[in-house]
Amino acid sequence: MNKFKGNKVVLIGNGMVGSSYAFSLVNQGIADELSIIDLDTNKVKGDVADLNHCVAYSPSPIRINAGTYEDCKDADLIVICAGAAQKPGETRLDLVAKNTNIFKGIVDEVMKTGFDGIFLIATNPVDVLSYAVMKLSGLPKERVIGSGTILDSARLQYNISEIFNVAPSSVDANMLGEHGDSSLAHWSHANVAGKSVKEVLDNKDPNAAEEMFVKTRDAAYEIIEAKGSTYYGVAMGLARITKAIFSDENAVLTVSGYLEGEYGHDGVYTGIPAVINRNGIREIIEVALDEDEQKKFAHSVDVLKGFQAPIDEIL
Ligand SMILES: NC(=O)C1=CN([C@@H]2O[C@H](COP(=O)(O)OP(=O)(O)OC[C@H]3O[C@@H](n4cnc5c(N)ncnc54)[C@H](O)[C@@H]3O)[C@@H](O)[C@H]2O)C=CC1
Ligand SMILES: CC(=O)C(=O)O
Repeated sequence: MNKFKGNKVVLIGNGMVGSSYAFSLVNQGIADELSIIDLDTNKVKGDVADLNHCVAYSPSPIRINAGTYEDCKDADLIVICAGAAQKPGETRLDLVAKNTNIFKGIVDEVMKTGFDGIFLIATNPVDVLSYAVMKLSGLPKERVIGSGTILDSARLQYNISEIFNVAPSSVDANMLGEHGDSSLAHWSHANVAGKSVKEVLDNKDPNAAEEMFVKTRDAAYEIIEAKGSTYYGVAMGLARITKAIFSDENAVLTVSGYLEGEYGHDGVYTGIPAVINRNGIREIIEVALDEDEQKKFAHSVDVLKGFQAPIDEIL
């Protein structure tokens, strides 16, 4: 039986990230209907045909079509990957104004249809744009989720797994804060089967933890330099969040959620661990941060608030 029956996704933005996400959905048998919207309707047409040719080998049936905004009306989940991506040398925060303006048009079209489901945002700067979508849509905060640091956490888990020679899925470690330059590694919590990652790294070399953090934080720049953009990692992260929503999993994932007092901060979207289920973000989990982590988290929140302020003017 397909336990995802009745779960419809509308994907807006079918570029490198969006189309990689669409492939992940089909490949993993998540969702039973997928409508794809993009300004480049020819690329959508081609991808829809190509993806439909995967369905014979997908774990469960899925209907895929070239969509219009009318498809949002009865959608359960709208995933936005539309907008400009970073060019070599650009930071994620350089994209604020460009992508906020694109989002104004998109969210307006979606909400006109009467859409009443969950938004999942990937476009950068993802924390700031998640805030914009909450404001533009008027939907409750738990139904606007940013991919946040889900990708950064996967990168950290991979880097740790290489040192410990264990599967990345066996590493319990998160990146928190901005999906971007002010992110932080939650070292005081990071462990493999209860063994502190930080202690193991410190015993190897006092600089090892900092070096691993920098490698994790700057991974996107290296990939963009090498091949122009990053897409597979975030696509898998988005698929993981989609699965947690559609299977009502109550899975703990690091996403971008709206803080209202949690961690002592207010009025900002940022990367934190949260429980994800059919209703979106069931709750934000407040994990203990040591003094240094609290300072870094507060700095990241300040950076994000600085970029949220102009958004209020654009909206
Ligand atoms: N959150 C994360 O972890 C990550 C986020 N990203 C971000 O995802 C976004 C997309 O990146 P890519 O797919 O590489 O870019 P891309 O340039 O390949 O695709 C963007 C797509 O958006 C479409 N688009 C633009 N305006 C639109 C509109 N008004 N309506 C519908 N479609 C529209 C374009 O036609 C294009 O197909 C970027 O902002 C990038 O920075 C990328 C990697 C990781
Ligand atoms: C581009 C981007 O946000 C990333 O790969 O982390």
